[in-house]
Amino acid sequence: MPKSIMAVNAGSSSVKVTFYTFENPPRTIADAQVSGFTAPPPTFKYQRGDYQHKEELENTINTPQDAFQFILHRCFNDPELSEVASDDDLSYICHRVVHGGDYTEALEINDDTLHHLETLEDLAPLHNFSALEIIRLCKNKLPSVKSITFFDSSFHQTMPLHVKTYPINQEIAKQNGLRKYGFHGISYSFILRSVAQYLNKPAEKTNLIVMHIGSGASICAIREGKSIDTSMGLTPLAGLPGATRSGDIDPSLVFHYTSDAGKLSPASTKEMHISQAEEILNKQSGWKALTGTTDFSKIAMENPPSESHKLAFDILVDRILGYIGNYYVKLGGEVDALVFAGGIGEKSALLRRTLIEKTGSLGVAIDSDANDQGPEDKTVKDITKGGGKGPRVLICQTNEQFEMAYHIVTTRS
Ligand SMILES: Nc1ncnc2c1ncn2[C@@H]1O[C@H](COP(=O)(O)OP(=O)(O)O)[C@@H](O)[C@H]1O
Ligand SMILES: CC(=O)OP(=O)(O)O
Ligand SMILES: [Mg+2]
Repeated sequence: MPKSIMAVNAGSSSVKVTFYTFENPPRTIADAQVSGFTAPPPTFKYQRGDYQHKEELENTINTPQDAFQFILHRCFNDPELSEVASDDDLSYICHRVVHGGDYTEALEINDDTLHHLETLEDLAPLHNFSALEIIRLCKNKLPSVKSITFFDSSFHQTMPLHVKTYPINQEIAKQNGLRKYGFHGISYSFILRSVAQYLNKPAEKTNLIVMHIGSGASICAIREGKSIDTSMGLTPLAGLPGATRSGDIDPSLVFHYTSDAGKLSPASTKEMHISQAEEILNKQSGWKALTGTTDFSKIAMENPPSESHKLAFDILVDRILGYIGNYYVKLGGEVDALVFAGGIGEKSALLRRTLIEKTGSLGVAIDSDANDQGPEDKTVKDITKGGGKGPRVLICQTNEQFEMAYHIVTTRS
């Protein structure tokens, strides 16, 4: 029996770890996640077969690397999970790394590649630092298992030069790798394959506007199976606002915010160099700054608890609409589907309804009951109102861990 695969997805508010069988398609053996670092106490959820467990964790777990260690310990010591009890049972570890610079494909970790990834750390300090900490941890604790990194940015390598380029001094831009990279690409790749399959079209002929709305949120325009634009940029800060991120602002705001904005933040360490401005715009902004909560289910309500909650909701809706309009035009109106994904995109019927009501001019409409029911247990759920002439409206339950494991079983068996 081939050994199992462990897929690790370190996001900004959660760490998700799934164990899979080595077969095509990979089958889930167990799924564990710690979520809510930004709204402590964090929650641990664990599922194996029919067994489900949920508990609140102590506040001692507040980084992705702590959460990963906790999950690994719990899974390896679960007597009912005999398939994965030690490194002997694993063939590969897949790691989601948000920023992969110019890498177009997954990469096997060795001393050289790890070193190169360390040089990219400053381009996404808040994401890559934790992911690399987890990779280093696996190298130490599970040295016999191959680690493969998958990059959020790889999917967007197909963006045209004029989309990737910032209009600044090109010598400095090239020297420092200053361009649009885009993120959530592992998720977009899963969504593209799943939606194309659902639509019964080859991926290379599929045009989509996909919204990955979670605690980090982005949108992607896909033409003939390729990313032609996305809302995040050099770092995952650009574009839409998120749980703790401002999204797009006038860059000059940084110089007027506080006189200390350019100094190193207290969170800086020997390995991670982060300025106060980066810390403020990445970790102390977004709906947390507007409402005090990072839990979007407390914001996306018919009767929100305060004007600030309503404002946070309206801002997100406004910014998403701007991108839908932008990408609809860039795709020449030839859009097979608008797709909702990510924690919020999948769970908030109110956000979907509000957005689709405001996009009526594109000929899109949704079935209210289907929208309220949410994705149920389907990977792709169609919520289009019958008879519409515009693009379909779909919910896709994205799965970055599956996407990585799928890549392993289809390329390395
Ligand atoms: N029922 C719900 N309605 C609206 N938002 C929700 C709901 N349940 C969870 N969320 C939000 O989903 C987000 C997490 O999304 P997810 O994509 O899993 O995050 P991450 O960015 O960590 O990968 C959190 O901001 C959470 O508040
Ligand atoms: C790129 C990014 O923002 O990822 P996440 O939403 O998982 O934090
Ligand atoms: Mg995520």
